Order: sequence, then C-alpha cells, then structure tokens
Amino acid sequence: MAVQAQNASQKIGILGGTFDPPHLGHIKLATHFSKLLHLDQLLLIPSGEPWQKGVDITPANIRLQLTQAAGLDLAQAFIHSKINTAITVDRIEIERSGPSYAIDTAKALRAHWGMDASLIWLMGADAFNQLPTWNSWKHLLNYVNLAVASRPNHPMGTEIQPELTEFLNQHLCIDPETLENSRFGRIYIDDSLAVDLSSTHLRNQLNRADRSLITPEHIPARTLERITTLGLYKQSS
Ligand SMILES: Nc1ncnc2c1ncn2[C@@H]1O[C@H](COP(=O)(O)OP(=O)(O)OP(=O)(O)O)[C@@H](O)[C@H]1O
Ligand SMILES: O=C(O)c1ccc[n+]([C@@H]2O[C@H](COP(=O)([O-])O)[C@@H](O)[C@H]2O)c1
Repeated sequence: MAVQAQNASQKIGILGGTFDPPHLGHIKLATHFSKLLHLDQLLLIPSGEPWQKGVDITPANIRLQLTQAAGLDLAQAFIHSKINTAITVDRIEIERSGPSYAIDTAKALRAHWGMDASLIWLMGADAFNQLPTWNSWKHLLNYVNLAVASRPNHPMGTEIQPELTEFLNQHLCIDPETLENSRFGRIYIDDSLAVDLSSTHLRNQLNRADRSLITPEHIPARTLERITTLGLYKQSS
C-alpha cells in the first residue's frame, strides 16, 4: 500500500492541458471537481511544450491567452454554481524550457505550496490511460493525488495496461473525502462526466465551413471571442 499523508490544509486542484483551444470539457471537468473536492484554488496550467501532441500546435503564448480567457469563463461558471474556488492561470510550464513533464510541475508546485497542502491533479480518462507514457509517471504520486473523470470514447478498464491496473489498485480511494484529506498518493475515479468534446475535433470544425456551428455550448464565450479576435483556426491559417 502506498504511503498516504492525511489532514491536508489547503486543497489545490491542478488542471494541465494543451488547451488548443480550451472547451466545455475542460470547464465541466474543472467545475465538477472544484465543487466535489471543495478546492481552495484551481490552477490552470497551459503546457509549454506538449511533447506528445505532434507539431501543429498553436504557439504557447497564444494558448496562454486562450487559457486566460477560459479562466474568466470558468470564474463566471463558478459564480453561477456558487463555487468558492479561486482560479489562477499558472505559466509554470510555459516559462520552463524543454518538454513539459508533469513530474517537474508537481515537484515545483509541492515546493511552492508546502507539505501540508493537498495537491490534486485533475485529468480525463484518456490522460489517465496514457499515464504510463509520461516521464517518471510512477513518481508523480509522491507529490500529488489524481482525480480522474470519465470521458466518452475513452473507457477506463478496457484500454488500461496491466502495469497501470496494478498502480491503480495500490492507490485507489473510493470516496472523494479521502482524496481531499490526503496530501498526495491517492487516485479517485469519477464516472459522472460525459462531455463528448475535444480540442482536436473543435479545431477541425473551426477550420471548416461549419465554423458557425460552434457556440458557447462547445467553447465558452470569452474564449470563443478571443479565438475570433486572434483569427485562429481558420482555413487559411
Ligand atoms: N471532454 C472531456 N472530458 C473529460 N476530460 C477532458 C475532456 N477534454 C479534455 N479533458 C482533459 O483535460 C486535460 C487537458 O486536455 P487537452 O487540453 O489535451 O484537451 P483535449 O480535448 O484532450 O485535446 P485533444 O483533442 O488533443 O485530445 C486532459 O487531462 C484531458 O483528459
Ligand atoms: O509528464 C509527461 O510526460 C506528460 C505527458 C503528456 C501530458 N502531460 C501533462 O498532462 C497535461 C495534459 O496534457 P495534454 O497533452 O493531454 O494536453 C499537461 O499538464 C501535461 O503537462 C505530461
């Protein structure tokens, strides 16, 4: 059984992503876990060099602007849902050179927030299924917990490798209270989200003639406005 640290004081959620662009899947993931886990802070962390995403990624400084707009959209969603979590867009991965490894971010955030904070890395089932491809992935839980949300077309269990199943069995907790009171070392799986949206699909739609079909139901209002102002994801670009 993994070492667990109990009685955390501050609860810090971490949502890392390429955010190319941010969408309602990110907003709902963040809203759901901020409420469920009573997060004090949510850090939105745009990836500097998302080394697994290929070459056609929008420059980091533009994705940062989109993430900042999404942070404002999220703040509005929090007011609407009466969630008291503070939101910060953290440039930690953009300011660090080289590939964006979660382990480096987790270590730096632990040093920043101290040993008493509960650090909770939020992710979708697709990211969790890919965890064994991340740099030093087994060490990640020495610094943070994981909260994993279900995602359509990414079933957990069937895609998952034996090594990850064993890791999950060692660290799984079945209730969110255990997670929020642990400083690191636990994994909570939540199967209540079903948002069938992805950045790739939305980029493709924005790139085609059906651009007008994208509404704030897909990409939140301020983020969509920023995409339009910057002229992103157009056929010609
Ligand atoms: N619809 C969704 N439901 C649940 N989690 C999601 C959803 N979309 C993204 N996430 C999670 O948000 C984090 C950041 O995602 P990312 O910025 O890579 O967007 P994406 O839509 O997954 O991109 P891509 O189209 O390249 O797969 C990841 O942990 C991912 O699993
Ligand atoms: O640490 C790694 O090797 C690693 C590999 C892929 C993704 N990640 C992290 O996962 C988060 C989401 O990444 P992505 O690629 O799904 O947008 C982001 O914070 C990345 O830093 C991390």
